[in-house]
Amino acid sequence: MTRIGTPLSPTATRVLLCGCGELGKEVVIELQRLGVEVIAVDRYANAPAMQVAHRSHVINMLDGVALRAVIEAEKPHYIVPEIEAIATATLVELENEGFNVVPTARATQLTMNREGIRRLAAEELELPTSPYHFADTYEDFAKGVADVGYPCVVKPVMSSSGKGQSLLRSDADLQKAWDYAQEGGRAGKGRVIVEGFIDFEYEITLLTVRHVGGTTFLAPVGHRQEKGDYQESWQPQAMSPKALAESQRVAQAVTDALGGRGLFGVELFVKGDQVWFSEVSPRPHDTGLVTLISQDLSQFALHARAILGLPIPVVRQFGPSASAVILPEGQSQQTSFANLGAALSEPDTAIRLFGKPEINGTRRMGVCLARDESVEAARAKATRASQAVKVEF
Ligand SMILES: Nc1ncnc2c1ncn2[C@@H]1O[C@H](COP(=O)(O)OP(=O)(O)OP(=O)(O)O)[C@@H](O)[C@H]1O
Ligand SMILES: NCC(=O)N[C@@H]1O[C@H](COP(=O)([O-])[O-])[C@@H](O)[C@H]1O
Ligand SMILES: [Mg+2]
Repeated sequence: MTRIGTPLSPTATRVLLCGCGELGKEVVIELQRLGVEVIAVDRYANAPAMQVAHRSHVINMLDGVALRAVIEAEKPHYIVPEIEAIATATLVELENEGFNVVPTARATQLTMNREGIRRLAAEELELPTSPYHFADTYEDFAKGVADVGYPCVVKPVMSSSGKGQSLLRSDADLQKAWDYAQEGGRAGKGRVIVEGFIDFEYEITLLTVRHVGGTTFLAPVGHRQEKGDYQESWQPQAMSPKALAESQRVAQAVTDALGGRGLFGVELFVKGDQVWFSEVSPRPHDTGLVTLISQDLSQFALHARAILGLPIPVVRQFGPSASAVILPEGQSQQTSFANLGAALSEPDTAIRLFGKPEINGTRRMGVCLARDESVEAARAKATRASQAVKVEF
């Protein structure tokens, strides 16, 4: 039975969020609506989710000692990871000591490293994936590329949002791809995965919620990526009944194996009726930002409900919807966003500005959302809105 107390009092229900980007910010807003006390933790001050939490701490979350110190001091009822780069071995220890890690400490450990989740999916669960090879040295990497064949994709085993990822078409790309993967890993140099390129027709994120009443699949989210980073997403993605059933089978198998309660983003490649598992986030997914306009309960509201053990009897779809990122390039600590009137001039549009305190290069700073009669019309509208926003540095 779920009971929620008064924030900042001895009865408070406390959630500690590890990672405070745009996805965490929306999770915090949903938790705040339910009267939960939220403590936000990330590596830099004034991160988006910190701006809406009760209080925050700035630590290196890959430092297990620092992470444990914050958690022992705050004694949260739920620890909610928002990014992969966390000292997950410490989360495993804390879970063994009685803390509740969302969805489970093992899920965060397996998905922090591409090797963990890939071996689970392909070797234990025997789900279809691209062919793959892990390598620690340039020589072994070159051998892996030769085994997998061209074209192929290389990624650091610990990275996200396409950092360190390249597509290789011939031997001429080997050195550059290796060097970039060594720079792009979030935990420094190290192991890479070489994956055979899947010539998919489209790719989806199957948002899947494990909650007190069972597992619910949301309508498939289609998306377009550039250099491994999401540019736009839409819902629903049209799929053949067979491809949808196979996608749900794969998502059920992976989320059951990871366990716990919460929302998962299961990334799948689709061609005809064929489906390949790519990876999974045991937390809300960037492409799922579209659910802020497409559903009565967004992926963030669903995550909050699932974590707290609240029921999810139904999720209502509002119709074809899309999201388009605001992804400027520049350098500033006082970015401003102009021409918002034009961006929001069309009916059924919305915007989220994340409030990130700094930009240094290319960074996702916001997202535009739209609904329309068809997915095509919603995509075009969201993109028009995002292009109308003028970013000033
Ligand atoms: N084996 C592959 N074959 C074809 N395309 C691929 C392959 N691997 C990755 N991609 C493309 O690159 C995108 C990003 O890959 P992936 O999801 O593994 O990276 P990531 O860094 O974990 O990104 P994120 O953290 O945003 O999910 C995929 O969504 C897909 O468009
Ligand atoms: N694909 C993963 C993803 O979208 N994660 C989201 O981006 C933030 C980091 O943004 P930053 O790199 O701009 O700090 C993360 O905190 C999370 O919200
Ligand atoms: Mg991905």
